[in-house]
Amino acid sequence: MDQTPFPEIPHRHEAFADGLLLDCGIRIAPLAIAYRTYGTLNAARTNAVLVCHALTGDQYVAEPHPLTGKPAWWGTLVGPGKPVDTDRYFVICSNVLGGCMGSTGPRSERTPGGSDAWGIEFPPITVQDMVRAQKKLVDSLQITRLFAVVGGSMGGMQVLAWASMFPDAVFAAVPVATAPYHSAQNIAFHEVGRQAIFADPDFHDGFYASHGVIPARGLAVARMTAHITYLSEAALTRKFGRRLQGGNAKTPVLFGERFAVESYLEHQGSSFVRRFDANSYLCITRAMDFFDLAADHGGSLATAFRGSKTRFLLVSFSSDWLFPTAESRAMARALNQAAANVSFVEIVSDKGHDAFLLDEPDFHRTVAGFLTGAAEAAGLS
Ligand SMILES: CC(=O)SCCNC(=O)CCNC(=O)[C@H](O)C(C)(C)COP(=O)(O)OP(=O)(O)OC[C@H]1O[C@@H](n2cnc3c(N)ncnc32)[C@H](O)[C@@H]1OP(=O)(O)O
Ligand SMILES: N[C@@H](CCO)C(=O)O
Repeated sequence: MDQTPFPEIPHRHEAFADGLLLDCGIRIAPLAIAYRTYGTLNAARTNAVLVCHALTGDQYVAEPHPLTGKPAWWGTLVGPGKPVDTDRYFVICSNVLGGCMGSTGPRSERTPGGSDAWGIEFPPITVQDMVRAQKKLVDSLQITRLFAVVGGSMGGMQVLAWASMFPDAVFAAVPVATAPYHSAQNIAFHEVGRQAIFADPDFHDGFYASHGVIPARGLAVARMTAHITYLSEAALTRKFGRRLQGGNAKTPVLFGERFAVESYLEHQGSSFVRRFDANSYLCITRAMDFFDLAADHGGSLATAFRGSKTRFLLVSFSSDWLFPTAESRAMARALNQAAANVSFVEIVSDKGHDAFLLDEPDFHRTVAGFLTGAAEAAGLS
């Protein structure tokens, strides 16, 4: 597997010399937040929609990925005439703190102008730290209230954190395929991925950059494991069943003749290492694992949203076993207890967790309808 780190490319970013005080007590400075915008900010600065990306996403929500050339990761949802309509809304999407697409993270220089990157010594971060970094960006754009914050999976965790931390700055919130905490099962899968990275001899205790290599095999195995959790049994059966890759040989073999699903996972793993950094993967999976909104509010999720005027649309997918519908339902109950304005929709789909990234017309109609109603309530023409 290729041991070459993926190239650094210039990303549009905002720099904050004063940095950010992290939940762990460390101030990281300067802070860079790489971002993209789509559409036009209206004169009153009231039509901004912040899109928060998931674990391995990035700011290129509505345009091709600059490294891989693959289509926009949420091009089905965000764009001209799409549910998050860039003809109507000013869409902002930033790479998360800890990421590897231009925002401050393990690949960033430890000191300005230095040649030494943070690497494995990048401080531990939380989802709330990611949100505080985004808030600095939103403030710098002179936007006092976002019309909406939208995101799936870890993006949905950020949406919940936004609504809880900055309720007056969020008119509408759309957390999708997410939960207010990371479950034991999800932490377990993340840990398997991290152990695969640690076990790679090219990991070098996290200092792989100074050895001129990357822990490609470990990172690929981490992605292969994670990718299984993003799909469903039905989706894998439909795509591959027991089909063999490149032939119909009946003789059992240890190596060589392989099932199509194995080849598929191999492809998902090897393409991932060409766009993602292993230390970022460790850092961000850890942030997700520590996310627990109720625990941060004395054990009560309702307390996290008490008094909120934000309009919520919670969306889950029926075959998502990573962030099951039950967790969204519990969240809806807590929001109701807080007397918040909440709608909840379960989309019937057999495509698993990553259904939120796919062409799911019912999901798209739901988001479009909700945003249109919210826009009327917000007085957006
Ligand atoms: C919210 C965010 O921030 S998301 C940003 C991160 N992005 C992602 O996680 C997207 C990556 N995830 C995926 O691609 C997920 O598979 C999905 C579920 C979203 C996409 O699903 P689908 O569109 O159904 O694509 P599918 O899962 O079939 O994968 C297609 C790929 O597998 C490859 N493939 C299919 N069958 C095989 C096989 N037998 N052997 C090898 N490769 C195969 C295809 O060639 C294609 O490769 P490409 O993506 O390099 O073009
Ligand atoms: N497949 C998406 C969602 C995972 O939750 C990603 O890699 O970010």
